[in-house]
Amino acid sequence: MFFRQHFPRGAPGSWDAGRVPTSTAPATPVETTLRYQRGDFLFATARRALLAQGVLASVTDLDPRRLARKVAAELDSSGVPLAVGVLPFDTGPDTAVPGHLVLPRTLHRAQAEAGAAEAPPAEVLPAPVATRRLPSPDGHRANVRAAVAALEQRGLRKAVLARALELEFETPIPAERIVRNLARGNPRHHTYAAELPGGRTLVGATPELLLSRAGDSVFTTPHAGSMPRSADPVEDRANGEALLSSAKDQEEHAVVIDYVVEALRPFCRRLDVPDGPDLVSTPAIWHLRTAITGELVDRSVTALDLAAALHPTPAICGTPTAEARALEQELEPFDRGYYAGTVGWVDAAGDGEWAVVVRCAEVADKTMRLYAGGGIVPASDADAEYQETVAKFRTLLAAMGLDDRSS
Ligand SMILES: C=C(O[C@H]1C=CC=C(C(=O)O)[C@@H]1O)C(=O)O
Repeated sequence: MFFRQHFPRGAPGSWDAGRVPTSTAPATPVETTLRYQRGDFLFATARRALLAQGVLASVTDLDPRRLARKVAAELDSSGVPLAVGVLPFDTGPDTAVPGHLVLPRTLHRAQAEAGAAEAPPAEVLPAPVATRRLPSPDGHRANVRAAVAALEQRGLRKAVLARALELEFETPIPAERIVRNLARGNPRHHTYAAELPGGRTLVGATPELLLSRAGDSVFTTPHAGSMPRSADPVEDRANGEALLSSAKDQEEHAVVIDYVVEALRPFCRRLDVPDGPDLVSTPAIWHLRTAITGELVDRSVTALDLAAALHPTPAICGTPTAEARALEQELEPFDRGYYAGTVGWVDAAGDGEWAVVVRCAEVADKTMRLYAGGGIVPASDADAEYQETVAKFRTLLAAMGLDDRSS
């Protein structure tokens, strides 16, 4: 249907659906990120950026596996190199929130050599005129206690409880500036922006990769177990070490690894799973992370098929999945929408990258909703869980020039 232009897989460069190749000069990842305009799709670190603009076709479905098949068929018939988009948190049988991908009109990919990466300039944002916490801090502590009790009563190993912050502004929210500040503040992690059905824009910067596929190589970095960073270097290091030696956090992490390994095993001839997690950090928070690699049995299984099979992991849902999701829906006073979903891209060869939608906000015209959650296991403490959400909100609040008083 469209003109097929040579666009080597994963290579930097530009692609355009028209017959005339885009004349854009090669750009760095940071320059590519700076070009983002609300309405575009962005998936970028300081080293690699993908910017997709315009919509040639969109594919929407409540069932992520069916969505993956439809997207593969569209890519095959159209000659468009890749599709970009989001899956919501709730992909269960009763969900009303669809997965949504688009085949873009133009595409820019950039890659940087190792070495010092340039940083985009910091930008100033307007201050909110009203803030609402959902639930209140005490309401979240009460939810954590209720979830701990429910874990035992209902036989759950883990749940994940979230809070939301609703910010209201007098003027339209400049999503572009938030995205650029996120990229500046989180150069090693994926800054993302995607249009959602209904006209909202999802923005965030996540450390967690749900899954990537390149040829027959599969890679995933489940994150679970967290501790706030501190401005004091001695306390900061102590927080990290306390996380690494915390039995409660190791258990919270192990639940996720068990699930991910079981979900990936049928697809992989080989899976390399380290004995224990590493300690990693964002500017706001320490995490436990395990980097798992695998080798695919069948290359016709795309990155989006694999994301649909893995999502939702216990990192953002808990386990068993259906029971944990039901508990969250009972306790959280909002619909998660695309928070705790997945965002990314899949190409015509089946390669792709899907990141976990955390440290994010859904931006409307003059209002936005930020989300932060944490894993709950039997040993969880209500106040520590509340403090963990305060630290997790910092990624977005810092990009807006706001401090913890908003959370
Ligand atoms: C659910 C969130 O984080 C997840 C990712 C990393 C660590 C997490 C944790 O320690 O609970 C969560 O699993 C969030 O940021 O809202």
